Amino acid sequence: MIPRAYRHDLNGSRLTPGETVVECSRLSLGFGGVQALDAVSLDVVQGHIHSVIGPNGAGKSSLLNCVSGLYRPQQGSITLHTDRGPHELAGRPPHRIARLGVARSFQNIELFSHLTVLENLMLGRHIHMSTALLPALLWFGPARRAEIAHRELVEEVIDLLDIQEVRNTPVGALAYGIQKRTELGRALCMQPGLLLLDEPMAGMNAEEKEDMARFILDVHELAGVTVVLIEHDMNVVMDISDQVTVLDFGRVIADGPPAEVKRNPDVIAAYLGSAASEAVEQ
Ligand SMILES: Nc1ncnc2c1ncn2[C@@H]1O[C@H](COP(=O)(O)OP(=O)(O)OP(=O)(O)O)[C@@H](O)[C@H]1O
Repeated sequence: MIPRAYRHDLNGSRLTPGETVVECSRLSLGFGGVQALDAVSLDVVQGHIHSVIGPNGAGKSSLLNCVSGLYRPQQGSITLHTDRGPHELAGRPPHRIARLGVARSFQNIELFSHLTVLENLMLGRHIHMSTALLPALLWFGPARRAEIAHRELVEEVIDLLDIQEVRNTPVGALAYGIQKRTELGRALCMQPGLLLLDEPMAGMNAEEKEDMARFILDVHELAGVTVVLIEHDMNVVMDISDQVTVLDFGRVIADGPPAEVKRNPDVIAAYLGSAASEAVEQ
């Protein structure tokens, strides 16, 4: 358990657990002859860890890219629900989607390697920084108070993710697993209403994976943040997910709680193979 109470609410969504945060409806996206997404529909529920799995090229990253605005689906809609009402995301630019509370991490680390952990996390706050230029430059009044508040929140994220010891180390000098944790931290500093994690454990050894899974669970349990997770490691997915959607060739072939999905014959046949048989046997 985390040793102290946190002052800042890291969850940017005010929806009640169980309400739908994001609804993808019949999303289609093609690249030339490749149909990356073919009428994909799925709902993500507030308070869930919702994993999206499937073989290489199944369309997982394309789906996340549509939700975060990097790709524009050719058909379908993506509705984000907030306490200010529904927002259509399809076709919106990424920075506007981020402002609505959607944060993401990438398959390849996207941090400023020459900046420290603390500086990278402060960059995650910039979306909430609106102080006028002059006070900011002169460092008085509201600018100073705002900076202190941002620093406090960042310190809480550092504490939650247990990266105190490296807070002043340039990210480029850190072990891969800590860099990935810093990336998670930066997304969390945005106080997201929805956190999209694209293979946060890719390239990690078993110990680093275990650590990362624990931190994702902490983020979820302690901060209540809704997470959409792309992950290849079946054991991790089955352990930590509330809901699992399986994609194959751009189509949804299964969607449900992990225990149900891992017994689905289509999933076993199309994707999981021996890995699923082992998981089912456990
Ligand atoms: N920008 C792009 N240009 C052309 N083709 C693309 C682009 N992005 C994705 N694709 C293609 O769309 C299909 C789905 O790719 P996507 O990266 O979404 O799959 P994935 O399930 O995330 O795979 P992986 O597990 O390997 O990351 C693939 O055939 C891929 O080559």
